[in-house]
Amino acid sequence: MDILKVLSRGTKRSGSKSGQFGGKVPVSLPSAGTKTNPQLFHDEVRGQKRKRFSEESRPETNADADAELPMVDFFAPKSESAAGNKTSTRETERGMSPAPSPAPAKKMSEDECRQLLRSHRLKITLLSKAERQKKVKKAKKKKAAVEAKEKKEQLFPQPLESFVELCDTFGVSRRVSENLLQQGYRVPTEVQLGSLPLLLRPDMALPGEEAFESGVDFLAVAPTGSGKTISFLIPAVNDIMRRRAEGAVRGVHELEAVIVAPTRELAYQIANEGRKLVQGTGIRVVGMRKGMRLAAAAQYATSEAEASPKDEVDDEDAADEKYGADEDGNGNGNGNGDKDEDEDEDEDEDEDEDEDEEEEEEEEEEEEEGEEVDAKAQKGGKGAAKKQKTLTKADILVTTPLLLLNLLSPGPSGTAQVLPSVRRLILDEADVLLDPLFREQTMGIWTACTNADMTVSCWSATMGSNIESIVGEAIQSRAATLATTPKPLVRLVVGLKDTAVPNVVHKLTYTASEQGKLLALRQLLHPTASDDGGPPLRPPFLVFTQTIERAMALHEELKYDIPLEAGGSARIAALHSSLPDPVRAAIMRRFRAGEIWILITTDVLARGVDFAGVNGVVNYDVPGSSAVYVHRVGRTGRAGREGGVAVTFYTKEDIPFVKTVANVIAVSEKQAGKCGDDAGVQKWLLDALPKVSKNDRKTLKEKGIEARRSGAGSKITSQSGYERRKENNRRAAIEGHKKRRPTEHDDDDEEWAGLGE
Ligand SMILES: Nc1ncnc2c1ncn2[C@@H]1O[C@H](COP(=O)(O)OP(=O)(O)OP(=O)(O)O)[C@@H](O)[C@H]1O
Repeated sequence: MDILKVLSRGTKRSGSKSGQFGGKVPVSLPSAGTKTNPQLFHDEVRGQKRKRFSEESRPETNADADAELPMVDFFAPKSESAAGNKTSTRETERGMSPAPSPAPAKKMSEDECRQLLRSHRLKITLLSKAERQKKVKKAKKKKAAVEAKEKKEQLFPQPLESFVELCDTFGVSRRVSENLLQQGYRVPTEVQLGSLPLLLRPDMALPGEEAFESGVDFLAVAPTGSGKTISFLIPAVNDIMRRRAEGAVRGVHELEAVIVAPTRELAYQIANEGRKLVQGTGIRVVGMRKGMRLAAAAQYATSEAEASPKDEVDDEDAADEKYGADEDGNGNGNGNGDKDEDEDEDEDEDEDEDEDEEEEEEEEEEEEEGEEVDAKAQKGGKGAAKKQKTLTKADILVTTPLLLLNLLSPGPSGTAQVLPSVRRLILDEADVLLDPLFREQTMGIWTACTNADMTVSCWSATMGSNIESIVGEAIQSRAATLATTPKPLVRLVVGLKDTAVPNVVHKLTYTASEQGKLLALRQLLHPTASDDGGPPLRPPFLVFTQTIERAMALHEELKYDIPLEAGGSARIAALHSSLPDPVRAAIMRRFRAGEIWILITTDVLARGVDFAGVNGVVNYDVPGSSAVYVHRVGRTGRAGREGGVAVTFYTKEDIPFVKTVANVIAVSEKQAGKCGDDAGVQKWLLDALPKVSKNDRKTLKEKGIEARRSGAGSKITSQSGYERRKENNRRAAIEGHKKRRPTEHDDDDEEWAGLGE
């Protein structure tokens, strides 16, 4: 389906300008199915363009890697991709996928590692090490302690040059490697290249360094959309499989990893990614839900009466999982942990192809069941009571902080629950999880993970030095409490810390007033509006506002702008945290499926959420901090895709704060090598904008722009705009009726001139 053609159908021709896009989506748009290379940095090494693979290390499956990368088509019918996926699954299961070469991986010298890591702009630093910490302890308050603490050592571990090495060198199961290939991953992104060897086999990544052998605590700061999710999922999955193979896992499912994310949408997305990765391994990845009780937590911490073997083990949690899986709308169609566990892989080979379809149908039923259960739980009815009694078994749990903390908090017996089997705690969007807003909750979970061998890893595209200190201190105090030696704390930074992705075009637009913003947005949505407005913005795109009220008002204002022929008000939606969960889930599903083209939202969707084909982001309201800017605009340009556009409107009220955003844009453009006319922020503007004081930055972060919080200035006029358009449309209809000739009635090729009056 050509979205622009649909958008344009039955609307007026706009003369020569309409030819600008020729009814075709330029291939460089993220949603146009552009071939991408997920790596962002390919610097030259010693005067030569860096080779992506040496001949020996070139994986068989990587032949013409770029050419084989999957076409990203945001609007591709779901069933097609699902079917394609399933066929390849079967091929793989029948052994048609190439077996990984048994040849041992070529070890690179430290100098080669250094060069390769540098060419990808990877910096890996040891922030602390057990011996050093001992030294610090001994030296106590002495100056030497401060020096020892501050001295940071750079590391050059073996990088992961290709995914084949996962299996060959780092002992990742063949099944997991195949699952990765099936998702179209061919070339590791920078964060994967730098983190996976260290997290999977620190002894091999840094041979001869004893301190690293029992694992590392890890901080990763890597650009938005750079593939952090599988960087933390693969080691978690691999650990479980290794321990199972060693017979170290006690039950069928023992909770071994907890992944914490700040929003439900992100938690479900991660759970879905996890399920794709563990397909066929018997590992169970569960998205935490309200009212869910964990087998692991209950076993260890509730009284006998509360967690007796008579407790019903959750038969419905597959439905919970499905609910999460389908919410994602990716149609992965394979997330049933129970199924994976019960099925023998060999049996799969004999199964009828049709079963895939049946599975899909079953999943749909399960999803409904899940929603029903959810609805019952919300109403607190009988269903909720039943739900409360069931125990969910999981190997990997993905949760928001509060959901898990509620489960762990002391019950009527007054016993706080703990999670003694958890060996990996993963904080995605760690900077926000450790921000005062969530810190207490996150720390509550951290403290509840009492396994002395546990490692923690923190991931984000932005991480201030205060977060590093918090993590360092938490690791130290936990080690003191458990009387263990802390693991080395290693930090990986990809590119320049806290910058926006270099493959997005940024634009800062002065609109003077609130009214100006609305006009500017309408002009942007207009398919021919690129004369002076920079790159055009094509659906699908996200619009961010400061508050829920503003998101709702803007939605009201814009929803009649899309002509009925193009889908009308169904094409535009608002998503924010005051909507009920099922509504949020439905909107996400429809946006991912390409049914919604313009999604107005708050910062609830600013972080982590992965929409592969989003063409642009509009900051209708200036973001509250540079970090929020980085995350919001990072919803486009995912996995190295070119063509994403980020537009930020600012009014006279925003001027005292806008330099924060302008600086991020300038650094990001510098990183991308853009300057002069190519730059979205001209130097004169940067110089002219007032410096933002520390206090102003704090106020902005905590409260947003004052004028938009309350009062008349905070309103986006909805009624007047609607009335105005209604009147205009009425007049235009009368005029049109008078002039129209009979032949004009069926002219399907007329093009819509875009949103507007
Ligand atoms: N090696 C790879 N090759 C191609 N695509 C990849 C690769 N790794 C991840 N991706 C894809 O890149 C997209 C972004 O990945 P992911 O959501 O993990 O990014 P992220 O770094 O967590 O971003 P954010 O900071 O916004 O949370 C996903 O669609 C994922 O499928």
